[in-house]
Amino acid sequence: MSAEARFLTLLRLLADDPAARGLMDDAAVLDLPASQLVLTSDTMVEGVHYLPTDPPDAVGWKLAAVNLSDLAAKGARPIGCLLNYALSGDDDWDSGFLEGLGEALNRHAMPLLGGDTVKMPTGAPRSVSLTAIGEAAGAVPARGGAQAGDRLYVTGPVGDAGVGLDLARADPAASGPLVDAYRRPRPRLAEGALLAPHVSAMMDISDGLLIDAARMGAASGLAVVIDHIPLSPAVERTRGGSSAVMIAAASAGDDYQLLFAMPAAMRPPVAAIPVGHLRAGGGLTLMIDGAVMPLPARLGWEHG
Ligand SMILES: Nc1ncnc2c1ncn2[C@@H]1O[C@H](COP(=O)(O)OP(=O)(O)OP(=O)(O)O)[C@@H](O)[C@H]1O
Ligand SMILES: Cc1ncc(C[n+]2csc(CCOP(=O)(O)O)c2C)c(N)n1
Ligand SMILES: [Mg+2]
Ligand SMILES: [Mg+2]
Ligand SMILES: [Mg+2]
Repeated sequence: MSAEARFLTLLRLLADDPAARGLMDDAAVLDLPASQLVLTSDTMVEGVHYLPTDPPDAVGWKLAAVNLSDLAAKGARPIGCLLNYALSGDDDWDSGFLEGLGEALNRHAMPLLGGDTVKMPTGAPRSVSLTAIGEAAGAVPARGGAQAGDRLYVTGPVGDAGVGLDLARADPAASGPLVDAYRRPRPRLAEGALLAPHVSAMMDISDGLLIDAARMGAASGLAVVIDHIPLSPAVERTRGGSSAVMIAAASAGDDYQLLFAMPAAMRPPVAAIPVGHLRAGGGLTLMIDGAVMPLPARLGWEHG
């Protein structure tokens, strides 16, 4: 068992309240008399989740966006958030960060309610953390609710952010839609709210389509077949549309598209691209152009 798996096993012993959903979902869901509270927290570490050369406003935007994306995955409306911040010793960086954070909070109507500030020893890599609180009116979809025979969909193409990261790594001044997809992801809140009452399972894609689809299958006790990896025109123009490009796109992560399962007889109420289906059994099968492909050694990100 890896150190991380051991740590999570011990954590689960501390999290036996049903609201924690076994620490196996995108967010915790607390039943209230009239609605449900949805709680989620994500951290970003310099060099792991963003490049040291990324502009600070992009880091602030992205910290809010990745948390909003987990609310979107549960169909929740943001209520507010708590920020845990380590001062970086560079005032310009800190104010740039707040500018981007504020922009994302305003755009998505998520007020800052509190948090904590600490100072890191000089030279330590930056780490920023945010806890988002949302509210869901109806049933909150789980990762693990998919049924055998369900179709699997994404709300848009995958892999833009992965190419954007490569471009930003090669040239910190790079710009354009692919770099924007990596630095300023857009949480699919409206889509999540429209989908939530109809899906049998839903999650956001943060670690990569392949690994996140495999997680949905495992949580649902089913086998997953991915038979289509949708690429954007921008990725096809930059990288082409070979199966190697598709597999890279499906394991790059940082997409923040929603991945959801729905009975084959239903039509998704938002624009969505079919990517596969779920069936009895276990494991992940990848098909490209109708042919079963060997799975790549790495399906996506497992905590950096
Ligand atoms: N240190 C921790 N303490 C308590 N719960 C945790 C901890 N780390 C993860 N979890 C819980 O594990 C579950 C899955 O978290 P995870 O971070 O893998 O999901 P995610 O946010 O959807 O993915 P990503 O972090 O890639 O965006 C959630 O219920 C989360 O609250
Ligand atoms: C500099 C840099 N290198 C790589 C990536 C890609 N990346 C790293 S961790 C992760 C998934 C979420 O992690 P976790 O599961 O720990 O929350 C992704 C998509 C990045 N964003 N920045
Ligand atoms: Mg998630
Ligand atoms: Mg997380
Ligand atoms: Mg997340």
